[in-house]
This record gives sequence, C-alpha cells and structure tokens, in this order.
Amino acid sequence: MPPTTPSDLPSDGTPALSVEGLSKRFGAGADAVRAVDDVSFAIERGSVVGLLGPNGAGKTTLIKSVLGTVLPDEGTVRVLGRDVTDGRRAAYADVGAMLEGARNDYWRLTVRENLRYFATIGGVAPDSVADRHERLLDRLDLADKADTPVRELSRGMKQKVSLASVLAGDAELVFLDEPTLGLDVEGSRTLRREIRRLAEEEDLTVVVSSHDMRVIEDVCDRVIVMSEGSVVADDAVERLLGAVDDSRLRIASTDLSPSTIDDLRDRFDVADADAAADPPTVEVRTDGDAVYDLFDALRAADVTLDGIDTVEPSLEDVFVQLTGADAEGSRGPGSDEERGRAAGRLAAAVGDGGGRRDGNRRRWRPADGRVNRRRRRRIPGRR
Ligand SMILES: Nc1ncnc2c1ncn2[C@@H]1O[C@H](COP(=O)(O)OP(=O)(O)OP(=O)(O)O)[C@@H](O)[C@H]1O
Repeated sequence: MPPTTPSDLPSDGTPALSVEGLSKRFGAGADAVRAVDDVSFAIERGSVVGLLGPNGAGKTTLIKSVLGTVLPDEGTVRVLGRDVTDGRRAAYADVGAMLEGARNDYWRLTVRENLRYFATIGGVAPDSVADRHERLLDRLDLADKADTPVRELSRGMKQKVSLASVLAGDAELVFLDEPTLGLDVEGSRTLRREIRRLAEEEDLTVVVSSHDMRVIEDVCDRVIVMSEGSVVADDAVERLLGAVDDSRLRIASTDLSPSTIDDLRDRFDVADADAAADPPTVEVRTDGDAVYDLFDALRAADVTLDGIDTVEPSLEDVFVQLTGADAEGSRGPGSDEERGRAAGRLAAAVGDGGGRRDGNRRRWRPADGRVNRRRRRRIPGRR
C-alpha cells in the first residue's frame, strides 16, 4: 500500500503540502476554541483536493495557518518539502491563494496589468511568464478583454481574472476559497471546467474550499472533510461516494396519487416524493427483497410506470452523514451522537474497501493516496 501520511512519504515523492499535528486554539480557559485540533495530511503534487466542512469547522484557520497569516500553536507545515517556519519567502513563492473571490484584483488595472502585477509580487519577472499569461487569457476566454479595466467586466469575468491572477506567477500550490461564489449556473460551470483543465495543463496542486458540492465533485480527486477542528474523512471522491449506502429507485408515474404515495410511505423507506411533478415521482431506498415488494405494491395499486431509474448518493449525502450539516455548511438538528454513529458507519464502509480507521476517532486515511486525476465519476442526472 503506498504511504499516505506526511511522515512516511518517500523522499522522492515529496508532497506539495504536508501538514503534521497542526493545532490552533483561540482564547483561553473555558472559552477557548480549538479551531484546528491535531490535523495531519499530505497532498501529493498535481492533485486537486477539496476541503469541506460546516461553518466553524476550522477550514479557514487551517488555510491561514498554511499561508502563514495565522500562527499555529503546534505542528508543522511543509510546502514542497520546505518547513514554512524555516524560510517563509522561499516556501511562499510557490503558493498562490484566491481567498476573497474577485476582490483579489485591482479593478482600475486592466486584466493583463493585473496578471503582470501579481506575477511581480509572486517574485517572478512578468516578461519571463508572458507565455503563461497568454495561455491563461486564452484558456479563460479573457483574451478579448486583456486590455480592459477589471471594473468594467461582469462578475463571472472578474472571478476568472482572480483565478488567472493567482496563477500569474509561478505558483505550484494554489488555494481557492469559494471560487464560484456568486456566479450564475453557466458561469460556475465554466469556471469549474477551467479550474480542472488548468490544474491538469499547468500541473498544479490545488486545494479548493467550497460549500458548493458540485465544485468539489467536478473539480477534486480527493476530499478532506473537517468537523469541529478535526479531519473526519480524507479519501478519494469516488471512494467516499461509494461508501454511502443510500441507493434509491426513482419511480415516475401519472398514477402516483398523494394517497398512493402515503401508502408507500407506510410500507417503504421513502426518501423523497413529489406528487405535483409531471409525472409525479417517488424515491424509495431499496435493498434486497424490498425491490420485489415495491414492485408488487405498485402493481397492486394499479400504478403503471412511466419511468424508473436509480439515484446514486451525492457528495452532499456523504457530507451530511459525516457532519450533520446541510450543503450550505450549517449544522442540522442531529445530535453529536447521531453524527458520530453515521460517521462511524461511513468510516467502516470505507475501511472495508481498504481504508483504515484511525483509532476510535472519526477519521480515516485512504487506502491508496495516489489518485487517478483523469478518472471521473459522473452521476446520472447530475451535471
Ligand atoms: N480570530 C479568531 N478569534 C476567535 N475565534 C476564532 C477566530 N477565528 C476563528 N475562530 C473560531 O474558530 C472556529 C473555526 O473557525 P474557522 O473560520 O476556521 O471555520 P471555517 O470552517 O472556515 O468556517 P466557515 O465555513 O464559516 O468559514 C470557529 O469556532 C470560529 O469562531
């Protein structure tokens, strides 16, 4: 099994980012908050990793600790093998961050001037990366606007300029915090596609933090999920998705009246129903013999099927099971105990596939830290 923890990575496989035993407390005594609590992980070069967690999970504190804007109480951070406390300048020359969306940029400057400016403050002579800038302008569809002041651009374009600015120097490791925030559906889709493409073409290591699960599913190979300062899951997106035992059958039929749906609720585990849809639909969690019982029940109720398909669990389902939070990152009503049980079930499921539990804590390590960047999982019915 390839090594996956910072201390046992081989010397020839120096990770882009290695965090070991990182902790940060705010305040003291009874009011102290353990924002980050003994967090360790390593991110291999060239991978795209999602950082997820409900509000207050510790993501921002973790990112700021890595970027050097928050001083951790304990632990080490290595960027491309260099301990950041030994040589900040050297370590951070390789790091870029888009932390506040479009506000990164100077709106009075043109798009190209922004790229040159950010290359300079990244320690790179702009002329030496002119080719990279042309490529970025081209890939992000900004070439026509290269000499336009940023303030005259649409929000989606500003967001693209922000991304280009982060990549304008020579950064190998890039943090993107909510990169699609505020974009419309089309703008978000375009930016997701471009982030993925740029990561592959420029051979970048990218850490993406977002509450939008589509961003994580579309862009990331691997996801680190945080909750209450700790890492509660760290695995390939596909394996996390595969670990959720929540397959459903979605039945569509004009014969599905509200009373028929109520009858089904009495007998089956109905996950969702929409009696007002055209045609009405019902989603039933099924396993084993329940499928036969379901069809028998539908036949007995004179329901002729207009359509039937399977609904795979989404990353949002995984996230909710692990943290008890909704997709926006807010905590739901579930108790810590319920969340712990759900996380335990999920961890055990992943463990069965080769991952390993880390003691009794709600976290696990991937069985295989090497992820295939080109292998994508498409979920039927999702974009
Ligand atoms: N400067 C600070 N002083 C005191 N407490 C802080 C400070 N920064 C963060 N915290 C606390 O640390 C915990 C983690 O906060 P953090 O902002 O890292 O979480 P987050 O996962 O980024 O949340 P969000 O998704 O809402 O941005 C929270 O309880 C927060 O209130």
